[in-house]
Amino acid sequence: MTDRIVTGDPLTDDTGDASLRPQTLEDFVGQREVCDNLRVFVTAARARAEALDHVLLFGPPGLGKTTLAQIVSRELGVGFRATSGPVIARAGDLAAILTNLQPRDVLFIDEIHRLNPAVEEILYPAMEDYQLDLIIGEGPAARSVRIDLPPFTLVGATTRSGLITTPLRDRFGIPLRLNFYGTPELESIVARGARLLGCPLSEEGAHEIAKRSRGTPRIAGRLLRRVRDFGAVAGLAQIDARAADQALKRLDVDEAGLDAMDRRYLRLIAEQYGGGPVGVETLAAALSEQRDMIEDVIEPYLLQQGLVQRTPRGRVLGERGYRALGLSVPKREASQLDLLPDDEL
Ligand SMILES: Nc1ncnc2c1ncn2[C@@H]1O[C@H](COP(=O)(O)OP(=O)(O)OP(=O)(O)O)[C@@H](O)[C@H]1O
Ligand SMILES: [Mg+2]
Repeated sequence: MTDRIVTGDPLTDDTGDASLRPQTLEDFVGQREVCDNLRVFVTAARARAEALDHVLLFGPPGLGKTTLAQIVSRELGVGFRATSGPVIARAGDLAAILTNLQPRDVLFIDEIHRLNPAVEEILYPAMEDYQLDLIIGEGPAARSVRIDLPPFTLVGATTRSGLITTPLRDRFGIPLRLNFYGTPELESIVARGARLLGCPLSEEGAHEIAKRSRGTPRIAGRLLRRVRDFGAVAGLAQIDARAADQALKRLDVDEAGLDAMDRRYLRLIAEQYGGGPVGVETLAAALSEQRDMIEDVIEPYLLQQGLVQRTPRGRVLGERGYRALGLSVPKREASQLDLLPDDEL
């Protein structure tokens, strides 16, 4: 798919992302409850000089899972080792990583829902008892060896908690869900970013960027960098709301933070499928996109904002969806609105 500026997924030109990454819980804006809980657990683990219990972070892309994992290791004062589910192809790969950890280190596994089942199996005893059971050799000569591991903290991250197997999920003592950020929180993230980048952004300018960032810090950072470029090229001494608005319009990001892709998705439901219900597979085919992309990247924010609704029979455009497209809201039978609980995110 084309690089959308408002995608929560990382883009290749997200350089400078690292410089905006908060380094401590103190610096981390928003997700109050998650941060408060983490602070308690980290302080307790430090005081006991024990490894922190395993942490599972879940939520849509770009909300700060990787950032929080790094912060946890820093606050614990231990080493940080990062890998991701699809990268660990064989049990031996995981064994090599685990046996190289220092006591109490944090091992971060991104996209943990994509672990190979054979690898996941050997992760269970590693998480529970800090033990690895490996099979060495093949056939009648095969034997199993048990290796003791240093105590460690696994921090797993996933955009889809629904795809994690129950045995794996049950082994995380600290499951934490990240939610979309509110505009005031994004405003302080944008203001902080502007300070770090030396960008002369007014408070109103920060507000303009924040409210169009789809509740996502990664998008806020990206829009900020592009707005800064427009400001620099135009030679502006200060970037106010109007300048930010113009820059964002040129990037095709509308007032609600929706881009061309979101509008195509909404328009498709409105115009081709009479407002729905329509199945996600049908939408994916019509948009020439992967179903996963639609469910992970496009839909979470549209669902959260009530632009679209998930029903047993498929996606239905909400009243706010019609309004976002500038269309009038048609009358609808109540039966179309029996919604499914939104526990898949
Ligand atoms: N609370 C926050 N305050 C300030 N900046 C943040 C915050 N959360 C995330 N960011 C910024 O947003 C960007 C994306 O964060 P991060 O990489 O942690 O997201 P993620 O949840 O791991 O995404 P993915 O699911 O794609 O891996 C980072 O550059 C980080 O600087
Ligand atoms: Mg990440």
